[in-house]
Amino acid sequence: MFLVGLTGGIASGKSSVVQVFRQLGCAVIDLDVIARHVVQPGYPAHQRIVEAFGTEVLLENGDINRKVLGDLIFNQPDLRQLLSAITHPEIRKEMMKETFKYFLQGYRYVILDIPLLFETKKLLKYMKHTVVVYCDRDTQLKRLMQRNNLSHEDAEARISAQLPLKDKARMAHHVLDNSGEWSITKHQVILLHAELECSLEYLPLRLGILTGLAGIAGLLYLLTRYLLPSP
Ligand SMILES: CC(C)(COP(=O)(O)OP(=O)(O)OC[C@H]1O[C@@H](n2cnc3c(N)ncnc32)[C@H](O)[C@@H]1O)[C@@H](O)C(=O)NCCC(=O)NCCS
Ligand SMILES: Nc1ncnc2c1ncn2[C@@H]1O[C@H](COP(=O)(O)OP(=O)(O)OP(=O)(O)O)[C@@H](O)[C@H]1O
Repeated sequence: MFLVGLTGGIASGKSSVVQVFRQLGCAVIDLDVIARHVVQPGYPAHQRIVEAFGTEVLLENGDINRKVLGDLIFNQPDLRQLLSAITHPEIRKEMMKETFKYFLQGYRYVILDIPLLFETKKLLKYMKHTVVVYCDRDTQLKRLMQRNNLSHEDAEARISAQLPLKDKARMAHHVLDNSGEWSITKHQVILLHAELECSLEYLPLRLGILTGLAGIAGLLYLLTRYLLPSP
């Protein structure tokens, strides 16, 4: 199996692209979904967030108030770092568990939607391919303001909390340009999917594991045949 790291900027279209990969039958792990899961009440990250940020970041039912926490961290880099230090290790643990499940199911590759792939760099070395969902800054700003109902200033703060999308596009193996009509993006996704499906990059790991298993089986055979006393 090999890993494909898909990233982009806030509201550049990652989830929309990932939806197409899912429809095409791909295994996909979305780190934003995991990030929401690990901060639910009862999870260690939830308690640490309350300790670090206070009960002001909670809703009445005990859930994290994402709007309040978002406004805090997107305007203050030190608080952003603090939240990342609490959540990222938990997110990575969950991500590894989900990846392993797909590996056991025999998928040739897994697409990991990792919004901060190039910012944190921690997971970059495991990615055989990197994909950036790009759109120009004006389009990104417009879509973000519209989707999240944000002011121009708040949307700017969220975009500025990440590396510029142009820089990410330069670092990626594949770029999907989502600045225009959705049908154009969808066509690019279908082409990339075809390219990944043809890849034989899953073979080395699979052959390595099969060889390892065959070795263990051979060793067990020799042990039982020659070393154990015969009845
Ligand atoms: C701050 C929070 C509560 C805001 O929640 P909200 O529902 O408004 O946004 P959502 O979770 O859908 O994230 C939307 C996008 O914001 C961007 N984003 C989120 N966290 C960060 C961060 N720490 N730094 C930069 N960008 C970020 C990503 O592009 C992400 O795709 C939430 O994003 C969060 O818990 N962030 C910390 C965990 C994290 O780093 N997630 C990013 C993926 S690992
Ligand atoms: N080509 C497109 N044309 C018009 N609207 C689009 C296009 N692509 C995405 N959108 C819209 O832009 C918004 C952002 O897209 P999406 O949610 O897929 O981005 P994202 O990168 O996953 O965002 P985030 O990670 O910040 O949650 C959504 O409202 C989506 O419907």
